[in-house]
Amino acid sequence: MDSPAVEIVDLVKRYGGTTAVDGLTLRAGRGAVTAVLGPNGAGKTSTVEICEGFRAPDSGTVRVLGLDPAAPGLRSRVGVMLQAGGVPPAMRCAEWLRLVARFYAHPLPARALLDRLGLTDHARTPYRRLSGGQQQRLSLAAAVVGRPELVFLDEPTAGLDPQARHACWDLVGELRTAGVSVVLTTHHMDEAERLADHVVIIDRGRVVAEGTPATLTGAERQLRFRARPGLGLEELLNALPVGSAAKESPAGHYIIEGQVGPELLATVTAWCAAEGVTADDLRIERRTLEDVFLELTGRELR
Ligand SMILES: Nc1ncnc2c1ncn2[C@@H]1O[C@H](COP(=O)(O)OP(=O)(O)OP(=O)(O)O)[C@@H](O)[C@H]1O
Repeated sequence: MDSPAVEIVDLVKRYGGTTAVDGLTLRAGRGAVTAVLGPNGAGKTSTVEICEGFRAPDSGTVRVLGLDPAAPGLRSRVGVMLQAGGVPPAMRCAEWLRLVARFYAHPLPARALLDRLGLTDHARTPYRRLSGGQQQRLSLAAAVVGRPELVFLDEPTAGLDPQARHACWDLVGELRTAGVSVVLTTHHMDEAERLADHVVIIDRGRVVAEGTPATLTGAERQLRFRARPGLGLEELLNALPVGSAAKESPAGHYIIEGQVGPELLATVTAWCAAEGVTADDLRIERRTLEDVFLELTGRELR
């Protein structure tokens, strides 16, 4: 049986007194898109850079396509998109992509890829004159030009405009269809929900939850609102149909679960009126990954 695309066990990475990765264990399947989702500073980049062989772990094991990240031969099978380019400033856009393509046996045509990512008009522009978003797209092109088996994309859409963001999402979808394994980091939960087969939510260097977007968010609809912290929910629970649940998590964020329909909504709003409470952001929806993160950590993802 094939080894997973990436297998990380008990990974620890420290920078002086900062523990960036704190016993992280995760597995990214072959041919799947795995999203590592977490807020700024959660340890995503450190983890990915260890997998890419750019950083050494303090402890723990990492296997990429069954091999040590530093194994010779892995380079030609893995595509890497870095957060900060690493491209010589005077190098022209197309020149760089062709240079990267030469390292691979069967690269994609550079011109078509530049076109795909809206870079054709900038083919002759030196790297330093590209905008941040254009540099980002060139970095994405460089990660996939070699038809790798596995691609690491670190915050692939950070700083991209909506059109470029969608072009990136389409490209990730095509990689997946082609059977390429993709590991991407993001702090956009919509990106993870949309692209990923498997989502690993990390916080402070640890995995706090993982699963498919559907299993993480659950199928049930919920009623949510914000109000002043510490409302007494017992009376509300008594008024709700049997089997309903009401909780405050974290402080000031209220979640009502059960048969979420007109009756439940009427009961909750009547209770709020009786309590003299204005329910802000009242909504009925499935949980989002943002909600999952908030419930698990008490903090917002962004
Ligand atoms: N080279 C470094 N030297 C010292 N501290 C570092 C270094 N790189 C990262 N850190 C610290 O390690 C922690 C994790 O950083 P990391 O970049 O891995 O997180 P991240 O989840 O990728 O964050 P972001 O979304 O902001 O890129 C942070 O507290 C960061 O400040």
